[in-house]
Amino acid sequence: MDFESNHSSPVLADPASTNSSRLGIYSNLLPYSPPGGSLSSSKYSRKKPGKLDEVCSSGWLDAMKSSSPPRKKLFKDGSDTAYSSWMVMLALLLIICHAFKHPSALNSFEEIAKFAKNKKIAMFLDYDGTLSPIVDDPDNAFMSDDMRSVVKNVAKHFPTAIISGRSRYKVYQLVGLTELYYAGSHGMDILGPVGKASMSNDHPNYTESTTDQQGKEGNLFQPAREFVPMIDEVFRTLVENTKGIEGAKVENHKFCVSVHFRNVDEENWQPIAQCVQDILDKYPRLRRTHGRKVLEVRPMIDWNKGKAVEFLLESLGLSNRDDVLPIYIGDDLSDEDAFKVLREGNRGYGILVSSRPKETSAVYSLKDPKEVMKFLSSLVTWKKVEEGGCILNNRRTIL
Ligand SMILES: O=P(O)(O)OC[C@H]1O[C@H](O[C@H]2O[C@H](CO)[C@@H](O)[C@H](O)[C@H]2O)[C@H](O)[C@@H](O)[C@@H]1O
Repeated sequence: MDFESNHSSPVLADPASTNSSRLGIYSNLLPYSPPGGSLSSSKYSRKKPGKLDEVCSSGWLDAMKSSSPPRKKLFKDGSDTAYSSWMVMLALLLIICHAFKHPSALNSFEEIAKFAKNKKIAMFLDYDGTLSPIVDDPDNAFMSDDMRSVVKNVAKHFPTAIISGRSRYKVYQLVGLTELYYAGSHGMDILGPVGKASMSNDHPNYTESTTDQQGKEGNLFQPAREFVPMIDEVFRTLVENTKGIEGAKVENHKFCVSVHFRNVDEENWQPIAQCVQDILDKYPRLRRTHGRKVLEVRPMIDWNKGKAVEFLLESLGLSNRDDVLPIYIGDDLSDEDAFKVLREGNRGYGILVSSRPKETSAVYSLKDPKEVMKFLSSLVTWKKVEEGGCILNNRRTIL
């Protein structure tokens, strides 16, 4: 059995998720304000830099430990039976509570279909852990051909976008479908439809009707464009500073950098955390988030996957409409921003992909990418039947 090691709360609160509510004209372009902190004295003020000890005491290492299922079981068999049974009870309770709070989207399919009837579904998908299984090497995170063909079918019936932490270019390479919209770097690099979103009005980082390297045309929005040289510098520094740490891997996503520690021995997690802390000390306009066995450094702007969903809905002409049902499927902390946007606006459904109980703002859950594939193909089948029904009804009217 497998459950989170953070006992007080199954999942750590992500600082990034706590600041997604400052909407309004241009508010999306305000710098990110750290939780509990204020930006009043200085635009980018931050607590004095932490030294090695601070990295440990500030909870970074705990966050790193809880960012994906632990390799070892948390409890021993045999000698400490009382403790073991208590842990089993606790785990069962968590699972039961989770199943009640976030029922399986597959088991609840009828309910979802009923609500979606006569509505236009807009589909938003995360990539890693949602369309592809989590693997040790990020370069080997391929989606199956079956999944690709299901996603292609989904896009035939519903406007569909992939919103990933990876660079837009990389995620397009992995998915390879021209029928979709892509947002990379946690939504900081969107190639959306040609429709206009007010969030980008007069924004210097908005380019209308552009064609990207893949020949795809659309409107490009990169709210953190001015950070590109800084991110590049940070990437090179992190590669250099982590090169002595076996298993560490640094990725450049153009608008953010990932530092992977999945393949690093636990005793070396602290030096990894320190390398990231050193970057934050040097670049006060950058902030840290974490995902599944990965620390990420990104610009301190008020923009995330939730904002990207709002942006895409607006560009598609689908925001604030009662006849639209957005669905977002994702597995990671960064997806929580999107779940929140849908939940708070009572606009649609977030579906969390997780095999274990987690605190989440999603409404439903799915266990793994295989279940995601089942859910997506059920949705396509249902839609075809619905469309078939509509055609029949129209024929009857004509007759
Ligand atoms: O938003 P996503 O599309 O889910 O991207 C989030 C991160 O995904 C990748 O890392 C994760 O998947 C890897 C491959 O399975 C795994 O090795 C790693 O431990 C996970 O964190 C990607 O490499 C990151 O850059 C993305 O930020």
